[in-house]
Amino acid sequence: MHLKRAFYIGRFQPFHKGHYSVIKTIGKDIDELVIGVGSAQRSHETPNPFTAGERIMMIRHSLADTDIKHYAVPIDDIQQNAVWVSYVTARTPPFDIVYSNNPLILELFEEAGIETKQPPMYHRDKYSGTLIREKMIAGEDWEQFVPEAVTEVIEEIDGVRRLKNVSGSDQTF
Ligand SMILES: Nc1ncnc2c1ncn2[C@@H]1O[C@H](COP(=O)(O)OP(=O)(O)OP(=O)(O)O)[C@@H](O)[C@H]1O
Ligand SMILES: NC(=O)c1ccc[n+]([C@@H]2O[C@H](COP(=O)(O)O)[C@@H](O)[C@H]2O)c1
Repeated sequence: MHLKRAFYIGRFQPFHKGHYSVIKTIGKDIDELVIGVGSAQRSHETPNPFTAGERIMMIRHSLADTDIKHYAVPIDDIQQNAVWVSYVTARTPPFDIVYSNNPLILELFEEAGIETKQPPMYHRDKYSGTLIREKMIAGEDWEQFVPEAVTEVIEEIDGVRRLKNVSGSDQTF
């Protein structure tokens, strides 16, 4: 039996309700999902505060209330876009289709002859990693934009304090 497996990649800094909603939609069309945790080597910096391992925890705990079978695979960045698809496929379970809205990712997989699809955006004005990190730094409410499981992981790792520290703004606002 051939299971239909899809690939979806993001930095997930942090994993938010936009990602959760897209994954639920993709989950209706496929049997298993391979989730690439991109820029895996990056952490402890303003645009990328969380480690790959912490992001994998966010994904696993958030998807626990779905029936989507998934593999979260850390993917470091490399210098050569031209060989990136081979680099990814050498590190992931085999997949038949790629879901992304990132033009570079769509281009690279299409050139490699792999089917791509663009999932619908889910309230992009509200659900974006950049906005959520800005709210964390500013001491504003960010919890409403992420699954409850992500709030728990970020509390466990004292993630907001880390982000404020590395962004150089651990001041009282
Ligand atoms: N609200 C959303 N609805 C649907 N897809 C989204 C949403 N936010 C992000 N995505 C998609 O999820 C994938 C992973 O994105 P990523 O983890 O970089 O999130 P992001 O919110 O765009 O983060 P950042 O603002 O830090 O760049 C991308 O293809 C992106 O287009
Ligand atoms: N050459 C490369 O290493 C390469 C190419 C394309 C995408 N990526 C990564 O894929 C991820 C894509 O996520 P976004 O869609 O959120 O940009 C990022 O982590 C990005 O760095 C890496």
